[in-house]
This record gives sequence, structure tokens and C-alpha cells, in this order.
Amino acid sequence: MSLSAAANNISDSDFQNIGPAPRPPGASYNKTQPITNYLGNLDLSEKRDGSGSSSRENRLARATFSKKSGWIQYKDDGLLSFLWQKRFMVLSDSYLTLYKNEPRSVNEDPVLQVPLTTIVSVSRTQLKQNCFEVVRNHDRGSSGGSGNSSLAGAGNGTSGSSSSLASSSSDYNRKTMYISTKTEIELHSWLDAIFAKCPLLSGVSSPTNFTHKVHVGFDPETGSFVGMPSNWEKLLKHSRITGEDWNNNSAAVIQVLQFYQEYNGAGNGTSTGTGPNAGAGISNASAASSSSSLPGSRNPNATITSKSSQQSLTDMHPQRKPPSPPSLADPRRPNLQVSTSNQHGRSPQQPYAKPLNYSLSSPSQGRPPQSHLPSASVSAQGVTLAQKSTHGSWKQQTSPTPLQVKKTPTKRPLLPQQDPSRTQHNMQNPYAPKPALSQSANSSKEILNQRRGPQLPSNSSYNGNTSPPPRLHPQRAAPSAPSAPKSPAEASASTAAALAMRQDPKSEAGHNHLQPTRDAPKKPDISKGPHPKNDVGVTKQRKPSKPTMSNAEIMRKLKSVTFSTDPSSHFQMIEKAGQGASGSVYLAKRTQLPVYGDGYLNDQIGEQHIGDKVAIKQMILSKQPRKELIVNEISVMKDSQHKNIVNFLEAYLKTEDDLWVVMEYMEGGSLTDLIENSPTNGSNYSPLTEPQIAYIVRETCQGLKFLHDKHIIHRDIKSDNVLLDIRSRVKITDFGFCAKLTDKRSKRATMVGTPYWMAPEVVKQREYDEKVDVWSLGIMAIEMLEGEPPYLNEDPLKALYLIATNGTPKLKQPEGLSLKIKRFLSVCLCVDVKYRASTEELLHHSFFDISCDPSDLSPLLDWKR
Ligand SMILES: Nc1ncnc2c1ncn2[C@@H]1O[C@H](COP(=O)(O)OP(=O)(O)OP(=O)(O)O)[C@@H](O)[C@H]1O
Repeated sequence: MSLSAAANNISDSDFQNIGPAPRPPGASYNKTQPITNYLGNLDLSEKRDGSGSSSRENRLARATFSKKSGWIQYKDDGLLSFLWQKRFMVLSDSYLTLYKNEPRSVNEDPVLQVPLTTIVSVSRTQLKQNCFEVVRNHDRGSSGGSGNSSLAGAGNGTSGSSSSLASSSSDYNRKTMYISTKTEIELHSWLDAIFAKCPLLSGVSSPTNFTHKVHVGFDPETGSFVGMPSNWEKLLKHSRITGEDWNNNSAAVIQVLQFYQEYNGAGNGTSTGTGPNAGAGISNASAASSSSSLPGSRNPNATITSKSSQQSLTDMHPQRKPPSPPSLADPRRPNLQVSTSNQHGRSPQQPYAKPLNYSLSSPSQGRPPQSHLPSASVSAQGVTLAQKSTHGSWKQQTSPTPLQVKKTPTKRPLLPQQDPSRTQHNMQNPYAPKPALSQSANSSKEILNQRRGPQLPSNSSYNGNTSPPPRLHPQRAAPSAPSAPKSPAEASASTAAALAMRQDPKSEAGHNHLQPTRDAPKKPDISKGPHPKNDVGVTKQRKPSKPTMSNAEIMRKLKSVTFSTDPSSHFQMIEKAGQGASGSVYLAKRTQLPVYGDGYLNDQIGEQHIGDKVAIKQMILSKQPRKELIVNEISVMKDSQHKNIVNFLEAYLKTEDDLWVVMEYMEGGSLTDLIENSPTNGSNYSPLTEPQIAYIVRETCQGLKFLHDKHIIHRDIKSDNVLLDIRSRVKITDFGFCAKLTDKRSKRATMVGTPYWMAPEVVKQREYDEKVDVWSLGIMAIEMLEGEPPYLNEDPLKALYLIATNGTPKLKQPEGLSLKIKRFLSVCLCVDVKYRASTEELLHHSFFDISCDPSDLSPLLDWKR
């Protein structure tokens, strides 16, 4: 059934929240067992020659004396390291052997044979989904070992004692091979079996040179998370993620913790990615996600270390007040004290040698570890732990060093009357420091209630009852009166440009841009315009990852799409229109057309006239952590002329460091502005009516369809990135994170976007496609209904957890909504991507039948006039 058909056939009951992911198998969680019991529950029936047995010991014993085999993906760290190859792997009593094909006889030539006695470490890795690494001592005297044609290690058989091997370790190189299985279960099964057979790993011999691993779990008896890396402890303390959350879906908790770390640049602060999912974006410029830049792939050892993570954590919450002690009275908030001690007094010696494999439990009594990951790693929704997946990177809010605390401007400058406890919704980095008040208030229902009166019912499912418009409690601050624009005379071309570039240190000092607010925007005053050159510490860092283009390449590319002239005399600056992460946007009047000889860069320029109003985004390149995103943005805009996409007009490289991007001017500001300044703001009504929502969503959807038809994913759809002009035309902007899908790369995996709008598959670090934009569109519709996206009042970590586990978010007051909008939302916010509508399908949705005329939006634009 097509999605549209499905959408049309939806009954009221279809609007039920899909609900949290099913509990992971075998998780009773009555003690710290999510990890420890996992293997006990595993069925090793994948062993081709093994039969099931009820006792784990029996299974392990059989694993020791029988073969296990199956298809896997293999990659080594040698010359061909970029290739994942399908191999048939056989684990016998003495060797781990890889074949090109399933061997029909014992004489078949393997492509790689690793004596089990040489294996010194086996551990889960985030290189790829369901992936683990096997580190072996590789005899320097032997040849190869990393290639496909050579055999690793010289048949030491099983006779080597660990001590002898350990003592002769200087004669060995360490070699790492990576193995990826189809499923999480298979992965555990292999890990278990390999561990059981390798003398250096099992209790048979004393392991040497092993690193202490953590055992992660939640012990309801003590009400504590146990074995957490200290940075995770802190995160959990701040996050309102509870023991109950852990019990419900420990996989998701760990996943969002991991996600958090990556987002914040723990480790080496760059994004990761590899394999088929990593790759260039829309152009070279978007190669931010290319495999070459991705340490997780290039550096197989780039597991997150406690140290780095902790550092980044410290940075992320420099202003956070210590969390208030958890209230025992709150059943949702079990004691979150975290103990790092091993509650079970297990030996600190661990069988796996990778640092900080949070997923690993301690072996007891020299036995193999009982599990590798919390059992929650397998759920019906496929939430898996530590599966950093094939990419692992998302655009991180990087600063060159995670320790640097940047002041981040919000798009909506703070107002005096702002409520600092408001969660900032448009942050690129949700984990940016928050003021102490917000920290506690953010997690405090009491304070929220003080702010907005009685809490709205939060568990309502969508239903089809139509009743009066929902009385919501919009949480937006009252709109501020736009400041009077400077007269054009005041802002002559030259002086205005200079003014525009000047930073007002007072305004900066007075505003903590990291404050979590969602306040009405204030028209910036051009006289206080920041001088990007003085913008140190102010410019919001673009979602970072390691740049993949050299500066020279970026400049070359930029020069190919810009005029190399000083545009100051071409424009008369009028006022500052907005502040973005990468620079300021100004309203200007065109006083001169570009010299024809320079070549028009855009067809649209032909329609430009002297006196036309334009928006100019000014960026200081040296202040951009991710210049390639800017190149990406220009490239996409330049090639994307559509009525629902903000038109790029031309760009100037005024100096090597000073970039001006000229776009059509959208007087109405962003949709966020509209929502925040809605006349119903402060009342209990939705900021926008359903017909207004239908109109805006339809227009946005048309822009998205245009992009999707070109196989471009926007990846950051939210109200901030939808602009309106004075004629209520609706256009998408901010193309920095666009990604191009190609025949070879029909899916993406880089984690990009703004958390509250992110589709579950992004949060879960799965591969994704254009439909992530459809999810975000649905969230944007909720913004228009409720004033903000779901979970905005939650700590971002908790929000990520909720996105990953809750499925379709619930509406606050569904009873007042039409069936049409609920049906529409349900096809946008469908967790299962298969059943989520495409933009094409959405455009046929009956919800759009109720769209208003553009003129019906004018009351919403009044605040601008
Ligand atoms: N074409 C435009 N016309 C009118 N106002 C605009 C235009 N483009 C941007 N603005 C205003 O400037 C603000 C900042 O825009 P910008 O695209 O720089 O935001 P950003 O997405 O936060 O930044 P960045 O793209 O640097 O990450 C917007 O919120 C909007 O109010």
C-alpha cells in the first residue's frame, strides 16, 4: 500500500504513539545485569555445528572444541584497509581463518589464518555496525599478514603459553583486523566464541597487558549506575535519565551517551565515518563526512577514552550548577549516584584490551566475559549499543579543542524579559553550557510549572476528535518591538559596511548566548553590528568535524563561485537582519549591478535591479571552523533555484578573508520569529492555525521535494531555517549541511542536524536518506502547533534518549486537532522509515487541502512591520 493510501486509511487508532521500543530481550534488570546476563541469554545456535544447550558453560565448552563459522565482513589495518570484504570465517580450536568462499574441504586455501595463540585482544569497536576488532601479535619475521594473500603469524598452534608470548611481545607487531557481522547477536556470538578459544583471552592463561574495562549497569538496590566512565556519570547526573530509563532501554541510554560524546568532539574531536556510508557530500565542499576525515575509521583505535571524554564534558557544562540531589520521592528519578566501583568485586583484569569498552563486563573467576554489551543492544527497533555504525560522525559542535568554551550566539538575541530557564532550541550543540538556573530549572517540573502554569497533559495520544483549538501554553517570550532601522542616509555604503562589521562588546558581554532560551527575536541594530573580525569567542561554531578540504582547495572552490571584487560600493547597508553562526546578515539596497564582465554567477542576477533589497551574509573566513560548509552552502544555493528556496544571487570574496553572500531578502524573518511573535503568543492557543500550518508546511515540502528530486538532503529542517518574505512566500535556507545522495551512496550516516528535530534513525546512528527531512518537517509542524519541538524542556541528553526510544512523539493536546493534521503528522513522524511518507507523497496529503491563502499569514508578519 502506498504511503498516501496508508495515510488516507489511517484510523484514529493509528494515531497512537508507536511507543517506546520493546524491552530488550532477557532484561529483567533486577540487578546490575544488563551486561552480565547478556551472554547467558545468547543462543549460540549460529554455530553451524553446535546445538543449543541450556547451560552457558556447556555452550562455552562446545565453543572451545568445535568450529564456528559464518559469513562476515572483514577489513584489516593494512594497505587495503579501506575495503570491507565478504569472507567466510571459521573459528577452530587453533585458528581463526578467513576464506573467500565457504570451504568445501580442509585443503581449501584460506586468505588469512590467525593462530588463536597470537590473539591478544578482542573487543567491540565503533568502526562499523556490529563490528569488533581482533588484535594479534604478528611475528615480525613473518611476511605480510595484513593482506589478503598472506597468512598472519606462523602457525604457533595452541601451544604457546601466554607468558612466553607476553615476554616475547617485543618480537611482534600488533596487527588489528576488523570483523563486522550482520547482526548484534552474531557479533556477540563470535566474540564469545573467540574469547573462549583464545588462551590469551580466556581464563586459561593469565592475560597480560590488558586494560581495565568498565562494567556498566544500573543497580536498583543501590539506585546507582555502576561502572560508568566518570564523564558518563556526570552526564547522567545532569540529564534526568533515570534508572527506569535505563531499565527500559539501556541500549538507548548508552547510545545517546555515545552520541553525546561524538557530538561534542570527544576523542579527537573529529567526526568519524567509514565504509560505504562515509563519503563526500554534495561536492568536495561537503566532504566533511568523507571517510578520509573520519578518525573512527582511519584510526581504528579511536574509541572514546575516559580522559578525553571527561575533558569535553567539563567544557560542555562549565556553568552548570551541580545537579540537585535526586529526589527519592520521584519514581521517575531514581538515585543517579554513580559508583565507579565494581559492585561485584570482579577482577579488574579484563579480557579485552581496548580502553573504555564500556560495554564489557569483567570476567569472573577467569571466565570469559559474560557479555559484551548490555542486552538492550537488541530491540525490535534495532537500537544497538556502541554501534557507532559505519560512519559515526555527525557534525559536531567542535571547537578546535573541546576545552574551549565558546560563547554561542543564538539566532534570537536574548531579551531583558527572557526566562533563562528556557531551553535553547536552535542550538547546534545541545550540550553547550547552560546557566546554573537553567540547569536545574530545565530539569525541574516545578520551575516549569511556575513559568507556564499547570503542566499540560503529556501522554495524550493523537486521536481524531476535533474540538476547539488547543489551549496551549506557548512558552515564547513576548515579541519585542522591532528597533527602528537606521535611515539609509545614515548608513552610507561605506560607513554602514564598516559599522556592520563592528562588534558591540557590551551587547556581547551582556548576553550569554548559550543561555537556553527561545525568545522572541529582536531586530538587531546595525550600529551594534558585530565586527566579525572581533568575533572571537562569539561566532557559533559550525557543527564541526575535521575539515576535509585544504584551505587552498576551499579558496579555489570559493573563488570559482564568487566575484573577487570589493562589493562595498555595490550596496547600501540598511540594517542588520540577523545573526547566524557563521556571520551576520544585513539588509542592503543594491546600488550597482556587478560588472557584466565578471560574469553573472546566477541567472537570478539578471532580474536584479538597482534599488532592490537584498540580504547580505558577511563571513570572516578565518573565523569559520568549517569553511567547506560555506562552500557547500553556496554550491547548493547556487544550483537550487526554486520558489521555496532562498535564492542565492551572487557572492563576493572581498578579501581572502571576507566573504559576502548576497541572497534575496526575506523580510518576514524566520518561521521561528513568526511562531514566537504570533498574536496568540501568551495565550493558550496554538501559535499558528491549522490552515496556516498547512500552508507553511506545504511550501516547505515543495522546497524539500525539489531538493530531494536532486537527491539532496537538507538535514537541518527546523523553523529557524525556513524564512518568509513580506508576501508570505516560504523558503528554505541554511544549506551548509546538505548532503548529496548518489547511486553509490544512497544512504547517509553522518550525524547532522539539530537534536530536537533529528529523526530517530539519525540519533541511533543508522543509515538514513531524504526521509530524515520529512521527520524534521513533522517536528516543525509541531513547533507551529505547540510553540516548540517535543522535548525542548528536557535536557538534551534525555531528549536524545526520548527520540531514540519514544517513537512518534506525543502531542500535548491532540484533542483539539483535526484528524487531517494528525494523519499528516503520523506519516511524517513514522519511526519506520519505510512507512514514513516521501515529500512527493506528502504533497498529495489531504492536510494541504486546508491550506490558507498567503494573505492569511499577514497577521503573523505584523510584528515585523
Ligand atoms: N535571506 C535572508 N533574508 C532576511 N533575513 C535573513 C536571510 N537569511 C538569514 N536571515 C536572518 O539572519 C539570521 C541568521 O541567518 P543565518 O543563515 O546566518 O543563520 P544560521 O543558520 O544560524 O547561521 P549559519 O548558516 O551561519 O549557521 C536568520 O535567523 C534570519 O533571521
